[in-house]
Amino acid sequence: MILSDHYIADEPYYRPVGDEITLFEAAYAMRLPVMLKGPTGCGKTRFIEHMAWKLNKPIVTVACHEDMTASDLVGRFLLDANGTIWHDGPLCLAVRHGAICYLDEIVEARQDTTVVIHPLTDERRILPLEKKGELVRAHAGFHLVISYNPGYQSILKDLKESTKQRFCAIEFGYPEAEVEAEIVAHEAGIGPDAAALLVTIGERSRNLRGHGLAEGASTRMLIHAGQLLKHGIQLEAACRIALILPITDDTDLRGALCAAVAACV
Ligand SMILES: Nc1ncnc2c1ncn2[C@@H]1O[C@H](COP(=O)(O)OP(=O)(O)OP(=O)(O)O)[C@@H](O)[C@H]1O
Repeated sequence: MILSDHYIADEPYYRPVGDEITLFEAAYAMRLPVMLKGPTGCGKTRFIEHMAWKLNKPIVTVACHEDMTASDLVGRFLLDANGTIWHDGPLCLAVRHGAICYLDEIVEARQDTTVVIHPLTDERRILPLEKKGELVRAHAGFHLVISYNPGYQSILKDLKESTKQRFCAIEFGYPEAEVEAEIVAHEAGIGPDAAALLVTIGERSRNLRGHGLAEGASTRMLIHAGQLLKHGIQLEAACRIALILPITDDTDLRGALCAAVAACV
């Protein structure tokens, strides 16, 4: 079966934070395109993998970047021994075979690339393959999902208004402390007290957002620190290499973050 290796066999652990599962299921039922909005490392990718598993759907993920062209998404003619043969791109595969297509960090792609999704996101649900002269009608199961990090956008790099307005948005953030500690404990394989301590440190670093830090430590970073603890690294060293050094080169900020860690020990 085409896309058989795009099914997720084992349940990805996902700890719901609010009503995001119900909202996504409703949007999926109506095939409304969905935008997962939230800062880096807060669980967007894990969520969509969990939903693909829950809905028993294949998922095609594309990490968008600024050199990506419409052909990278849609497909292109390639030369082989028998001449030129059309190869469907990841978006086209998902459209034809009824997969979830997850365009990760779509804002990284140029706006002229992004517009290829427009005819797929309204009631037409079609993908024109201009170079091939074919109009692909989306399979009934096709669902388009994008991720979008609101913090990183500038006027030069943002989605067109006409693209944004085609999506329903589900908002993600770092969960409240108890829930985040549960996630960190599960993912890093550490005890609840150590996880709670890391979450407290994470919250302190997030308080420095806007005071020199673009972002505080994400859930992903707290898990990294937890994994180092699990491996026997001391808390202060684990926090230094997993939570502090990656996010700032500023000596004063590093000092402030190290002091925040020391105050928690
Ligand atoms: N609610 C949650 N349930 C389970 N795991 C979570 C949850 N939130 C975050 N995580 C953990 O945090 C890690 C990072 O999350 P994920 O990769 O989904 O982030 P993201 O929001 O997609 O980030 P990016 O925008 O950088 O791609 C996951 O691998 C998972 O271990």
